[in-house]
Amino acid sequence: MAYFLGIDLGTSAVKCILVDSQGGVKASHSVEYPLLQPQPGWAEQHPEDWWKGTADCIRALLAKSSVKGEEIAGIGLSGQMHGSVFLDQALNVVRPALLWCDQRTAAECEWIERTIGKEELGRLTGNKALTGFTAPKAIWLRNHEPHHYERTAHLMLPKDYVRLQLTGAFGMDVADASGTLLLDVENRRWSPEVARQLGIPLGWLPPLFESNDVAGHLQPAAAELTGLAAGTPVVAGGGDQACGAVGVGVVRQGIASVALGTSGVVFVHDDTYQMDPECRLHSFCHGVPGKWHRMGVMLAAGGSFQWWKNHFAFEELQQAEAEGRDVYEYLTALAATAPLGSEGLLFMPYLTGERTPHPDPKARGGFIGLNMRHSKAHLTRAVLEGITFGLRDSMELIKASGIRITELRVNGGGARSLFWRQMIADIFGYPVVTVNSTDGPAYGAAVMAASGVLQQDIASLCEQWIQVVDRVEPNPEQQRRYEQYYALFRTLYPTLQSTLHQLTDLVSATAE
Ligand SMILES: Nc1ncnc2c1ncn2[C@@H]1O[C@H](COP(=O)(O)OP(=O)(O)O)[C@@H](O)[C@H]1O
Ligand SMILES: O=C(CO)[C@@H](O)[C@H](O)COP(=O)(O)O
Repeated sequence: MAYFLGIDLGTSAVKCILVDSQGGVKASHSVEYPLLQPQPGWAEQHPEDWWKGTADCIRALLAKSSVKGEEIAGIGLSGQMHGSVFLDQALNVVRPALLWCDQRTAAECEWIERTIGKEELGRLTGNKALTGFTAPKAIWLRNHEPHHYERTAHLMLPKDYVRLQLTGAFGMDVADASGTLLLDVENRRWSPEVARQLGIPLGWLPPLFESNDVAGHLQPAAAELTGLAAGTPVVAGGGDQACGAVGVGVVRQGIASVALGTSGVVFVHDDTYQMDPECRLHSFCHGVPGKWHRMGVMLAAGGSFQWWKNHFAFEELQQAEAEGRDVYEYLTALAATAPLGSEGLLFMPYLTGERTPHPDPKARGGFIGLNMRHSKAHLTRAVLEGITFGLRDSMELIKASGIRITELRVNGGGARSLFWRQMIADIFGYPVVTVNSTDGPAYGAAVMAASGVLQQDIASLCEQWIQVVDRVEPNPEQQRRYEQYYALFRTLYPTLQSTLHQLTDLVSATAE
């Protein structure tokens, strides 16, 4: 039997899955690694940890599945997007990578938009300068660590560093490259004009591929470390959002996905290049060759729920541990005991700043409307409702662009909860479906590997392998009541923006 190996290099862990040639998942395994936060708003990881975690994960996966390295017909990589890996001429890591959720580059983003011009930047790249994107990180390095900038000879994204270790070959797919702010997204090539104006050497950037192109073959040293066979083809793969969308079959117009991971993403497929004139949505190349997508990104979706669990769910954690169950199941059950609208309580989910629709590293979260009757159940429900209202903001931008959506496919950890899926159906007003492949980005990466090796297009593989297994319809009465809360939610950020900025500045000033 031939298998395809999908690797998803996430923010908290790497996940590896084996998919057979009918699309069935044979086995999966994951290995965690640390996230460094050396200063408030900073987020870094050691690329060496990614590689060690990936090699350990593949070895453990082969051992637990009893699949031999020689049975793997192809490998695909998905990864957290935007992170900056700086390597020197000898391919040593220059400093830890700055991640997608790192917020330190506000000044660099302003400089980029001043230097190139907002409109011109949109015309050249399809996007605006956002703190999470890669080019501002390179400029931050030049401004703050010139000794590291001088040493740098290669700039790449997280999963491309892992592919380099696997194959010895440089490469990046156009889907992930779209989040660097150095890609001419419309024409699927680097933008020499943007690189020149920003002073970033074009020679730092790897060759570009489509996601299902074979970008290299496993080198002997990596084969020895992982238990895979030398020479195994490795496709370019994609950023985790493009891979996650492929993994749930969002490969044609009309279907949108909502990803409830640490970040939260509303994603639509585009057959032709479509740019949001004000760049409020990201306009990126899709992992499907010759196609594009748009998306709105919330920085702390599942991340807000995780924060709530970490700090305020002691009893639920104890109970879950004692019964060997998932603590989030207890929390969603608790939330379900509170009424819709959490009895007049709203939550702002901007705990790490925000991207869509408020590109603002100084945005912060909050509970608004607390009264003496509110209990933990109300606050828990308000957290889930606030995240979902925030994601609806992205959906509104997508709808305003004229796209007709018939169905939402949910993926990521939050998609496990039926209660949350019903809430999405009611707040968005669309049917919400789940599919048989629950491994999201890792599954999409395996589809890309199979597509490259079997020479079959991604859309037809998705059609064969991915089926809808559950469908939740919006409840008209709940939809109507949520509409009133959503209207109030929309007023919160504009009303509180200045206060939130002053609070953030006050904390920074106190920390200095
Ligand atoms: N059973 C559940 N019900 C609701 N939310 C959940 C559940 N399990 C996980 N989550 C949410 O999903 C998040 C993790 O999603 P995942 O896709 O694994 O994240 P990552 O972005 O790190 O890959 C958690 O932080 C939590 O908010
Ligand atoms: O920044 C983005 C997309 O633009 C994030 O989606 C990251 O790519 C990682 O998110 P998680 O998968 O960890 O939620």
